[in-house]
Amino acid sequence: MKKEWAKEGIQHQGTHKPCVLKGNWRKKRMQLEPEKARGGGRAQRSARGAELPRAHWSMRRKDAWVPGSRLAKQAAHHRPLLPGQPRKPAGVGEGWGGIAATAAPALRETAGREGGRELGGQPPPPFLPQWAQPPTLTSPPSAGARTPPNPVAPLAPTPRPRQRQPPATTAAAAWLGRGPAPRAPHPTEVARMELWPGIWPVLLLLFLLLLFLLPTLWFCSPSAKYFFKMAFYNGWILFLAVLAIPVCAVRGRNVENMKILRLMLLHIKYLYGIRVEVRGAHHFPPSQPYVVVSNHQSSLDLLGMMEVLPGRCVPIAKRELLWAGSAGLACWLAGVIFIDRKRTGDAISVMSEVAQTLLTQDVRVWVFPEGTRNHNGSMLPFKRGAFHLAVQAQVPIVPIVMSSYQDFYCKKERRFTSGRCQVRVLPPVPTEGLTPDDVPALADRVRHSMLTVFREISTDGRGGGDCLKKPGGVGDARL
Ligand SMILES: CCCCCCCCCCCCCC(=O)SCCNC(=O)CCNC(=O)[C@H](O)C(C)(C)COP(=O)(O)OP(=O)(O)OC[C@H]1O[C@@H](n2cnc3c(N)ncnc32)[C@H](O)[C@@H]1OP(=O)(O)O
Ligand SMILES: CCCCCCCC/C=C\CCCCCCCC(=O)OC[C@@H](O)COP(=O)(O)O
Repeated sequence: MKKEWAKEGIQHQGTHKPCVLKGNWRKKRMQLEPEKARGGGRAQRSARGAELPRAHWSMRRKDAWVPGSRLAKQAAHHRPLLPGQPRKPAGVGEGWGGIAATAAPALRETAGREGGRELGGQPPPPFLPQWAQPPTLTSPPSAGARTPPNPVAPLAPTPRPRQRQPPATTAAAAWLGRGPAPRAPHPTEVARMELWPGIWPVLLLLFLLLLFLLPTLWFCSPSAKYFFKMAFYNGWILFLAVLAIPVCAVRGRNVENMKILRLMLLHIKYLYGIRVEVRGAHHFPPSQPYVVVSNHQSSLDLLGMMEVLPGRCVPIAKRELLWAGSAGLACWLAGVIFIDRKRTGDAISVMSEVAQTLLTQDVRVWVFPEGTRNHNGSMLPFKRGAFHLAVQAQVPIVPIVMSSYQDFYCKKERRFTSGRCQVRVLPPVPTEGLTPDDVPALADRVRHSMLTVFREISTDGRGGGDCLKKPGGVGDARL
């Protein structure tokens, strides 16, 4: 502010904070004396060069602001001149109106000359120090305003009721007291206002419409039912994740948090009427690290997975899941390992790090070796990362097979009903003594055993639905 004043050739008079000497002001003023003697005193001299009276150094004193007081008159006398402002005896045109009246011609001229091109012909707001800017020409400055009180305010003859000024288009217009007159609403606007019933009736109508439409769609269209169920599944997981996050955050990123997620997800099978049957759980090695590999049909795998998830076991997931809102954050807090499938080198190095962690921190890892979801009722060729991992760490592989969902779920047909699913834990496959060269054979062997079981458990019971009869169904799965 001070710099801008200096640019404009305006010297402030000590009416602003920077000039107020706090504390021992006599001593501070004495320190300023030599500068004043050289004639370079900035704060001590008014625009006219006259030494300022003591009142200027103590403008915080309340009496200095009393209109008409001696100090106020002294301050008015030393009011700086604005460019083009004629000299005028103090007392004439005092107060905001007085200042505006004396400075207005010069400022209007400056505004018209310099600001016309910037504001499209409108005079720009003239630069005025804060004390010289009249808030409005019609209303006196409010008592609660943050601008300093005017030292030259006239003795208010009759307090006028406060009037609300219409918003001015430019600061210059506001300063000149020529704000635009309040605009009368156009007749079309009035008509629109009368027709528009308000937002709440419209929302209520929409709500009632939904209330009628959703059950109709639910009962009449299996496809709509499928979409509702899937939407609810994802939404519910996102919601549960929101609840899980603060609980998990207490421990920070920790594999033990996976237990919390597991407990929170266990009930979902009841919501969907899916009976999950677990067999072979005794095959889990009791207390040692291992790598779990399982088939991957859909995001519904989460239900079977949570049913058998061993302690200190974390899944390896695609990196994109990290950005799935609250679910991503919950996964991160539970120690889920994220890999970038587009960068093989990075994914492999992450897997190698995991091999170390398995041993040092006694954790288990759950991998979907197909690398993506597979809806065709078979199993894709296995990627080898999980097997390299097990061989590097020399830990067993525990294959888990989830039976086909096709008797209750088929994405192609948009079918999602209640049903049952079997989760079979197969005996662990040891990897001691194996080398990276043995990985392809190991992966094939494990896949073969899993596919055999998959066919076995998917075709028994109710025998599957329509999807199974299509090419690529369980019956066509190649060993
Ligand atoms: C409440 C809230 C709850 C939220 C939910 C919580 C639960 C969340 C559940 C989330 C569930 C989420 C579920 C999901 O997100 S599933 C999707 C993500 N998971 C996976 O992709 C895992 C399976 N993929 C692999 O294992 C791949 O192999 C990787 C990803 C590693 C590389 O794949 P990529 O396709 O890029 O390459 P490639 O497989 O052709 O391999 C290339 C070459 O590299 C060799 N190689 C590979 N690995 C290693 C190694 N370690 N050391 C040494 N060498 C290695 C390999 O033998 C091959 O060489 P060669 O054999 O051809 O000579
Ligand atoms: C603010 C961002 C909001 C994002 C909303 C994202 C909606 C996601 C909602 C819920 C997340 C549910 C987490 C379920 C975890 C299931 C993991 C899963 O099945 O991932 C698929 C992956 O294996 C293979 O992916 P692709 O088949 O290759 O594709």
